[in-house]
Amino acid sequence: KNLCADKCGHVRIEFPFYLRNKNLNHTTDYPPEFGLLCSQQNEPMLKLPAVPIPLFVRKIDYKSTLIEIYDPQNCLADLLLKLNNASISPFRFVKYFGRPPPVFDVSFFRCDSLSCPISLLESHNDVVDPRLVSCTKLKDVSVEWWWSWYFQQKLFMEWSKPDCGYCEAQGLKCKWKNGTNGATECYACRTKRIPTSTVVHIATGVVVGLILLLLLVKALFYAYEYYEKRGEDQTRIERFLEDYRAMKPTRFTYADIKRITNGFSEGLGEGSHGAVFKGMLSREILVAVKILKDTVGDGKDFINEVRAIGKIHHVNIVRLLGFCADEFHRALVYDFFPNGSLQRFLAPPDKKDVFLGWEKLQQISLGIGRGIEYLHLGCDHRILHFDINPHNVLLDDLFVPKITDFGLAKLCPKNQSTVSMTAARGTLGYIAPEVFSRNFGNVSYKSDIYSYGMLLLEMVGGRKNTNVSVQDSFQILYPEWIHNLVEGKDMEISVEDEGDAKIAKKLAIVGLWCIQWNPADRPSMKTVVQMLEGDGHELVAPPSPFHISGSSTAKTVVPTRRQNFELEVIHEIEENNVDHF
Ligand SMILES: Nc1ncnc2c1ncn2[C@@H]1O[C@H](COP(=O)(O)OP(=O)(O)OP(=O)(O)O)[C@@H](O)[C@H]1O
Repeated sequence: KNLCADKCGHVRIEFPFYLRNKNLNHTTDYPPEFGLLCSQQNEPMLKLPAVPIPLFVRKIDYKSTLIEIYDPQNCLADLLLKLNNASISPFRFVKYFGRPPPVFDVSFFRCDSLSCPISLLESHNDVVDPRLVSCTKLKDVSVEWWWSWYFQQKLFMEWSKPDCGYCEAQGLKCKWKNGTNGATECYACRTKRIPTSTVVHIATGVVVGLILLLLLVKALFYAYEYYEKRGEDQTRIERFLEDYRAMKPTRFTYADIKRITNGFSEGLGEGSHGAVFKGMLSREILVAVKILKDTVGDGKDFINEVRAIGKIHHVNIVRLLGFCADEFHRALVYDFFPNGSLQRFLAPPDKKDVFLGWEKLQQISLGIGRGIEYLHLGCDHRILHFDINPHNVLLDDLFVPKITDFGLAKLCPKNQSTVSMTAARGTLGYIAPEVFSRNFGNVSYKSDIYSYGMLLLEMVGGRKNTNVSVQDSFQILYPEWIHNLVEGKDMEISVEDEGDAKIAKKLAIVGLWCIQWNPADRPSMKTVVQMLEGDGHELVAPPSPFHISGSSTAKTVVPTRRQNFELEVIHEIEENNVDHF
């Protein structure tokens, strides 16, 4: 803090000036005429004994010992009129080029029409200002300040005692010199200094305080992060548990099923086993609920389905999330698949809006193949599906296939490859001949291979084998044209891209092998998957769909194509069959 100067507004106030209203108890140190008042608007005012009004000070130049006076109403002439030759001692108007100012005769006018009603003019000025025509002359006076006023329109006053200009010129302050009467001396003003040790203490305190504050903020931040993360973890765990609960097949009451399907409000379709509805299990799990017809299957469908897929998890097999067996109500709850069944997408390549593209078809066939391979070999029991067809392959949002509808499935120990069958099961057009035959005997997992083969050929041909009668089923389903395609003869489908043509041919060859009349000639699903995974170069088409492997020991009757035939018993042979691929 500068103890040697004060301030009022922008004006620095120091010796010989001082502020009267600061209650200084050492006013005797200052000449009384230099006392200034600081107005409420922070304007310094000089109150001289002989002048009836306060003089507003705009500037004090300590070096030149000058003060500039102004009128707050912007009417300096009025101020001069009021001064009216009064003594402004100890000040005087500034000298005229180093000499005492000359005296001028001037006249004051009152002009009520002007914003500053008092005007001033040198008396012997011949040229009358036209603005003063309607003014009344107030008085003529002789003044010393006229020249400064005239040239600068400002009023300067100077003082000579006490003489401090020389101190200011040296950058020093000024004060009375002790023991003299009116002499001054210069001194260096010392601002009140805080001892260095205190400064060091304060600085250390501030730094330590800041560090502590920083550490505290950091600790609070970590604590906040920690608790927020724990909260998130907890939410994650809760959500997982909620979903996990939903992952294990849950037994639902019929009321649950109604709630899940929102009162069976959104139907997805109807199959031979019952209607399917869309539902919601948890906030994130959409489901499809199949309500089984109570008349169908003596509850066997239900048992089959729950037993077959209740515990298995595979990316290509639909997940059973729950079931309902409440009195006579039976329902099965699955994951919901927005793209519906593969049946929707069976179309020739020229049907651009439905056709999925050969790459995708290849992925889908591979996915279905892997799903069936898992059913045949990957579970505790061998699961024979017996109803592989495009209705029973659902597609998720990324077109990953999911095998569904295990109502006709059969379970058998892994070391047993055939099951006895007392009734034909499956969907017309996809049923293997040995299953279709009237003389039902033992059938094996190879019947799934047959259905899968038909599905593959259907995918290649983009045809739908539905709604065929028993009568003409084989005529329609015998894929002569596929065979021609493979042989390079009659191309009923056009595949432009070479890579696509390769895929189409590969799928067709694999399909043809799968629908071999003799189950022993059909590849296992493991081989099918390998064939599909390869680039298809080495694949050779079977001579005809009814080709019989030389290695087969089965006595097989080969029916003539297009013949309305009755199938004879086909005895399943064991696994020592040779893969031809
Ligand atoms: N999980 C699911 N997600 C989405 N849609 C489904 C689901 N399950 C079935 N659907 C749809 O519901 C309809 C009926 O399915 P369902 O499996 O009962 O009959 P289907 O397979 O068409 O015939 P069938 O039962 O006679 O073989 C089908 O159109 C199918 O697309």
